[in-house]
Amino acid sequence: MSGAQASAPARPVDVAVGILMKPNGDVLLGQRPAGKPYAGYWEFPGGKVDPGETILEALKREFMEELGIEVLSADEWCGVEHVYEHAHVRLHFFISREWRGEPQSLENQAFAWQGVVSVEPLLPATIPLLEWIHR
Ligand SMILES: Nc1nc2c([nH]c(=O)n2[C@@H]2O[C@H](COP(=O)(O)OP(=O)(O)OP(=O)(O)O)[C@@H](O)[C@H]2O)c(=O)[nH]1
Repeated sequence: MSGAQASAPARPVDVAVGILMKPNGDVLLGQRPAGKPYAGYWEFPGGKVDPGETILEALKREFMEELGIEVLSADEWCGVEHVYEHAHVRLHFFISREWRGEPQSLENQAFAWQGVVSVEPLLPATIPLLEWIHR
């Protein structure tokens, strides 16, 4: 047997994920763009933490890059680890109710504010979060 394995890397990659929440409870979801794993699946905005960055810094950077908004405050909510065939991720979910600017699609992604989430399919690791949010 050769040593080469097709399994995902053992060490998880940290990902900062933000749930923008309006006063009425609506949350913003984005659709993964073509060319990325799970293209077309819906997720909360965010992305991988760069070396030397804190998770909150990564969250703020991703929201500026993807949506052109400044996150003014965000509360760490929960962490979820998931092993995909393409990656082992450690997702750090934040809830933000305070931001400056109107979200715009700067990276050709579709976005949708959702009360009861009805877009699909959703990224597998994100599905349980939607149940927890509405509690
Ligand atoms: N943003 C985000 N990523 C999620 C969620 N749920 C989930 O499993 N992920 C996973 O977390 C990882 C995020 O990586 P990404 O590829 O979107 O991040 P990025 O924009 O920094 O990527 P790149 O710079 O490599 O293109 C993906 O493996 C994605 O499948 C979610 O709700 N939001």
